[in-house]
Amino acid sequence: MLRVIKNRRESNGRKSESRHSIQVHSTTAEDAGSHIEGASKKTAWRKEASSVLLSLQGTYAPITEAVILNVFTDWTILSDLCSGDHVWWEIVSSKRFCLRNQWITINRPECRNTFTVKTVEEMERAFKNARDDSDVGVVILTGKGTEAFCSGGDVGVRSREGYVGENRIPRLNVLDLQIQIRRLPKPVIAMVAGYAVGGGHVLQLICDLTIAADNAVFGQTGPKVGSFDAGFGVSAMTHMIGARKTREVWFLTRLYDAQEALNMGLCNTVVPLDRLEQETVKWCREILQNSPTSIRVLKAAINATEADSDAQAMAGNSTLIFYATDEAEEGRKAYMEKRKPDFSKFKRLP
Ligand SMILES: CC(C)(COP(=O)(O)OP(=O)(O)OC[C@H]1O[C@@H](n2cnc3c(N)ncnc32)[C@H](O)[C@@H]1OP(=O)(O)O)[C@@H](O)C(=O)NCCC(=O)NCCSC(=O)c1cc(O)c2ccccc2c1O
Repeated sequence: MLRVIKNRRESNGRKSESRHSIQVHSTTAEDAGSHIEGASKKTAWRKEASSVLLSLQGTYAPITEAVILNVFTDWTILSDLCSGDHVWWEIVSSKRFCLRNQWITINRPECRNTFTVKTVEEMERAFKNARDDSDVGVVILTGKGTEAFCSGGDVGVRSREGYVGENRIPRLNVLDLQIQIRRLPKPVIAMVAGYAVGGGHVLQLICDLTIAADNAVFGQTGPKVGSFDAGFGVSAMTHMIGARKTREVWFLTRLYDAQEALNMGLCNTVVPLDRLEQETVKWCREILQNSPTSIRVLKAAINATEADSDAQAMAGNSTLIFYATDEAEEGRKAYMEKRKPDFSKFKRLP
C-alpha cells in the first residue's frame, strides 16, 4: 500500500520542513527499502519535499515510522520519526540500511546544536535503538548543519540545580548518555563540522573516533560559563592528549582549529567540509569489514584503561553542587547577558 500525505509539523515552536508521508506494508528491512526507492522515484512531489515520512506496517519492528532523507542520493536513508510512541523533536535518528549504520543528529542548529534535557533523553533512546538493532554496526553522532557539532548544554535552561526539562526537574542527564556511549558494544564515530565545545566537546571525546571537517573548532568553555566536567571531560582528554595539554584546554578555555586539534590528538583526521560525510562513510565501511566481536571487545578494553564511571559520578556531583553557587551563577548570567564574566569577588581559598 502506498499513500502520500503532505503535512507540516511544529517542533518546540520552531517550524520544521514540510514532510510527505508514504505508508508501506513490508515484512523485512530490505523489502521496505525497495518500496521506498520505488516510491521516491515515482512521486512528482519529491522536488518540494525535503524529507518524507514513512510508516512501516509490517513485522519489521524497530522502525514504526520513519523519514526518508535525501531521496536523491544512492542510499536508502531512513530516519526514525517515532520509536514506539515517542516522536523525535530535537534530534534526527536515521538508518542507512545498505551501510549498516545509524546516524544520530542533534537537530538544534539555531543555537549551535546545544542540548537540553529532552535532546539528551532522545539521544539516549536513539542509542538504545542502535544498540538493540542487529542491522546496525556503527553509530555516527553529528549535528545538523555545518556551523556546529554541538556547543554543549543549553545555558538558557540551566538552573542552580542543573538543566531544567519540560517537567521542571533539573538534571545533568548528559552524564548518563556519556556512559551509554562508552558501553555501547559498537563503535561510535563523531562527525564534526563547526563547533564542538563545552559539553559538546566532551561528547566528541567520548566517541570512539572523530572525523573532523576543516571548519571544525574544538574547546572547553566551562570555566568561562561557571561549569566543568571533571569526569570523562578530564579523564578521557588526559588519556588522549596528556595532562599538560588537558590543563591548557581547561584552564585557558581557548578554542582550537581542526589542524591544531589533529596535532594534539583530539581527532583522528581532518577533511574538507564537502568530503566529511564521504570520509565518515569510508571509515565505517572499513570497520564493518572486520569481526564485530573483535571490535566490541577492543572498544571495551581501550575504555577500561581510563578512569571509571564511579569517578565520573563523583565529578558530576561536584558540578551539581557548584551550579548552586553565586560563582557558577555569575558565569551563566554573563553568558546569557552576552558580557564577560566577573569572577573577581570569588575567593581563592588556601
Ligand atoms: C559555540 C559558540 C562559540 C558559537 O559562537 P558563534 O559566534 O558562532 O554563535 P553565537 O554565539 O552567536 O550562537 C548562536 C546562538 O546560539 C546560542 N548558543 C550557542 N551556544 C549556546 C549554549 N551553550 N547555550 C545557550 N545558547 C547557546 C547563542 O546564544 C546564540 O543565540 P542568539 O539568540 O543570540 O542568536 C558560542 O555560541 C559559545 O561559546 N557558546 C557557549 C558554549 C558553552 O559555554 N557551552 C556550555 C558549556 S557547559 C556544558 O556544556 C555542560 C553541560 C552539562 O550537561 C554538564 C553536565 C555535567 C558536568 C558538566 C556539564 C557541562 O559543562
